[in-house]
Amino acid sequence: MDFFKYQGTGNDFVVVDDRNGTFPASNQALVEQLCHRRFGVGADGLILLQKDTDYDFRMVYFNADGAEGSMCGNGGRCIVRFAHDLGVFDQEVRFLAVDGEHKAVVNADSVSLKMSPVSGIEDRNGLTFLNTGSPHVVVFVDDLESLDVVAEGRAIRYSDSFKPGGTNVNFAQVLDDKSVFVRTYERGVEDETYSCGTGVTAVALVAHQQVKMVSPVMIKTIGGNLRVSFNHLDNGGFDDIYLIGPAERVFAGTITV
Ligand SMILES: N[C@H](CCC[C@H](N)C(=O)O)C(=O)O
Repeated sequence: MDFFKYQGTGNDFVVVDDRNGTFPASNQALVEQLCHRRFGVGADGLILLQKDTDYDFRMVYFNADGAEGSMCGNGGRCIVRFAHDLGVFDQEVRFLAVDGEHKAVVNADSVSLKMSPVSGIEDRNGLTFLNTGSPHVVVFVDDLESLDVVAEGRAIRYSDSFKPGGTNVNFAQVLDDKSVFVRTYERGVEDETYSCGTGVTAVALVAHQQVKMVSPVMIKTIGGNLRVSFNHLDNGGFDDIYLIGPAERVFAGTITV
């Protein structure tokens, strides 16, 4: 089976053209093995590009643990770049993911992905929580460099407030009046990743609400820079949310299964 490796700000994915629908998607052990960094290709997740009758394509996303995940923002940008590389569309595309319709625009060095509208930001037992296609907690800290993201993130991810599904956990430090540094503990990878697209989207919206940052918010992650623009609605929700940044092919190969 042919596969490709893509990365978006260091969030990396095994990507498969499954337009013929033959990938064994219910084989969780296979997906987990392909994502394993010692026994497999190595990735934070695996994405299938499938056919859809009403859209240009359909995105099916699995976390590194092999289970189908909720929406993945960086993965969305990568699958858009992949579809563009395959010649599925020219510049603008409309596709279906687990959280519904997405539109995207491709440029030479960036992919702009329209995210699902967000209904609001809630306080859950003292923690700021919102769903940007995936569930996210956002915690602002003063010294992100030295924070133990895995230990602190894991404690929140498995805490009673977020059972049974759990949550992704983002730690953010304000850098100046328009930029934030973000580190994320990702559910389903069960580790810190270099960047999380739905996570930095969540941070930008919370930064607007809590720190009065205006759109677009510039985000620094370990794997590079992203930009999030949005429109704040009177009812506390957000729409016209765009996640913008690089997404590129790293290599192509063949898996023997
Ligand atoms: N890395 C992804 C998030 C994956 C979400 C996953 N960890 C889950 O909660 O199922 C992103 O760029 O948005």
